[in-house]
Amino acid sequence: MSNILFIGAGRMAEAMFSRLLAQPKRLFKTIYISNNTSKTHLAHLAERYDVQPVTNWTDVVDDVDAIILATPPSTQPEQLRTLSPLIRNQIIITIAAGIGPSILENHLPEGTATAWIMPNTAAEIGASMSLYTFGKHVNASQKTLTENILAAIGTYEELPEEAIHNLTALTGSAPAFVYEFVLQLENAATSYGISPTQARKLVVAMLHGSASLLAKTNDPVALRDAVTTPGGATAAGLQSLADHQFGDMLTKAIEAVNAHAKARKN
Ligand SMILES: NC(=O)C1=CN([C@@H]2O[C@H](COP(=O)(O)OP(=O)(O)OC[C@H]3O[C@@H](n4cnc5c(N)ncnc54)[C@H](OP(=O)(O)O)[C@@H]3O)[C@@H](O)[C@H]2O)C=CC1
Ligand SMILES: O=C(O)[C@@H]1CCC=N1
Repeated sequence: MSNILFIGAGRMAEAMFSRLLAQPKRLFKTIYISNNTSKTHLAHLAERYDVQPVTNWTDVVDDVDAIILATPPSTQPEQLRTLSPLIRNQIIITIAAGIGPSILENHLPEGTATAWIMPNTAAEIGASMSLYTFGKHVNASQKTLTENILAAIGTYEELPEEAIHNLTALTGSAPAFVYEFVLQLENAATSYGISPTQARKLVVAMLHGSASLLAKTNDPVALRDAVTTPGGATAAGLQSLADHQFGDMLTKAIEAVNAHAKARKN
């Protein structure tokens, strides 16, 4: 069985390794985790999960088959420099916004196996919609290992590197847009005098019902139209959203994420 190393043990790494550990059939013998400064946080994670914290990740590189870079994108070139002389036949997988396999390959010895996974935080419950792509030098068992990780954390779609740059906003960041949408609806609800707890219950249950119906029918147009009674009240609300450029706002938000992520390319 393979061993795996997470460099970076923050929110996204925890969402991923907690799910890897929750699989009925064990995927990895040892999951090593490491971070930059916070040894207390590593110790806390090791108490909570069956992971092996390491102070110097360079000590275990030789013992692992896959290395997941779950650190801020700006720090990854430095980690790749440190990794380069230590690589034998491990696959190097980044989850960083803006860092595809071609960037990894530029920083690593010729022939190194690389992959890019763009997950989201629903990985924690096995419901991430993850995008992924491989570099040029990945063998069949490394592909299987990567796809086992993807399957453990949710649904996955293989796309070209450039598409993942463009869609990072949609699958990686847009969950934050959804939660912001929830908070704004809650603000509207409490402005009519109900408690924050009641507002939370209303909005979360409405969203859950809507998402479940969407998962069942896969037809957002029909579902929107079914709510919109001809000549009724919902149409006025949709018109107000259109008048305030709701579609443009989302497009601009997606473009802003992608511009920021791409600016980190190096
Ligand atoms: N959060 C999300 O929804 C998603 C995040 N990502 C990507 O995941 C990566 C991590 O994001 P996220 O989990 O949100 O960030 P966090 O801030 O929660 O975690 C970052 C982790 O990286 C560690 N770290 C920072 N610098 C170094 C370094 N030089 N060497 C080793 N470890 C280091 C931090 O350690 P310490 O705490 O000790 O500083 C921390 O454990 C990013 O590249 C992001 O683009 C991708 C998809 C979704
Ligand atoms: O905010 C970020 O940069 C990362 C990338 C996708 C989600 N979170």
